[in-house]
Amino acid sequence: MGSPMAQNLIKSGCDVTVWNRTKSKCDPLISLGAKYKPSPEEVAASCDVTFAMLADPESALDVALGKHGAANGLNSGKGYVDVSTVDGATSKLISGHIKSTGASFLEAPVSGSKKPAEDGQLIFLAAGDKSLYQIAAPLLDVMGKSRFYLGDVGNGAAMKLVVNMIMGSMMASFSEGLLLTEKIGLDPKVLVEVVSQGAISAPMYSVKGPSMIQSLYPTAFPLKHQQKDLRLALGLAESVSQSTPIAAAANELYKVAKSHGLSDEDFSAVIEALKPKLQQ
Ligand SMILES: NC(=O)C1=CN([C@@H]2O[C@H](COP(=O)(O)OP(=O)(O)OC[C@H]3O[C@@H](n4cnc5c(N)ncnc54)[C@H](OP(=O)(O)O)[C@@H]3O)[C@@H](O)[C@H]2O)C=CC1
Ligand SMILES: O=CCCC(=O)O
Repeated sequence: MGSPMAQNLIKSGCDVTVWNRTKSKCDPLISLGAKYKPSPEEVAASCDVTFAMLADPESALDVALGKHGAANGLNSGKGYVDVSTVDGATSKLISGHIKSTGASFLEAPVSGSKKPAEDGQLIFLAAGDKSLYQIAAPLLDVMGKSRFYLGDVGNGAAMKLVVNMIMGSMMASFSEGLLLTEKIGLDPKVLVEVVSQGAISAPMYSVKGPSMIQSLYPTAFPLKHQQKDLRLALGLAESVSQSTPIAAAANELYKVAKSHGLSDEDFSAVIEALKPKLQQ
């Protein structure tokens, strides 16, 4: 996700400096004109606004606050925008440390996957320093089609987790439908077409359905991240005593899929967890 987002910033004429744990993944961006720095600290020290797109809470914390983390390079007048999907507590922890340097903080997780990231069509769910939101807005508009400002830090993270909780359950339910259709002798391709014309139509079903029927799962959104988001969403629900039995059941299915080595496949590979060979 970080790579196509940075690519769009470069193409729009921004002066972009990049860092990634695996340096080779920066090479295409460097070829497009990005500068490279060997640590998050040095990126933050050399940029007005630093964006972070990391896998999970642990990596977001490490890159922001660890040794040679971005916080070491920040000071008053700079901004740090974390667009990773994390839980509110993690985001608040990062925010507190970033703000203690004098810099501003915004969380802005995104809805939309690889293709929307490439096309500059992401949806930003921002929260935190309003002044940084306004400064970052033209950059968010390069990478996205819309943005929501949701108030205090934690609200963007929470909204993102709710969206992905719904998505994870939708995909699990769709998987059951595809397999049931096949088992009763109907054509799952027709199911995809029927669904696409009715009230439960969703781009996700039309885009991923045909490849799921062929047991192909080209990765756009890694299954391990969908399970991470369900886990974090369940924690959020528990924190306010909200019952979420559908999401809890879906989470179990993604855990089964992970245990069968499907972590790095697209999250639509969750269907494999419902196939008899994987249930044994
Ligand atoms: N893919 C999607 O469709 C979407 C993903 N998201 C969210 O965006 C984030 C990124 O997703 P995505 O790009 O798909 O994930 P990837 O797994 O492809 O990329 C994860 C990134 O995090 C880095 N990373 C992981 N662990 C560490 C660590 N310990 N220290 C430093 N860097 C680390 C990886 O570095 P390295 O290259 O070295 O492994 C890589 O740059 C996640 O939070 C995900 O939930 C949000 C919307 C859509
Ligand atoms: O977090 C990933 C979201 C994927 C999507 O919105 O299509």
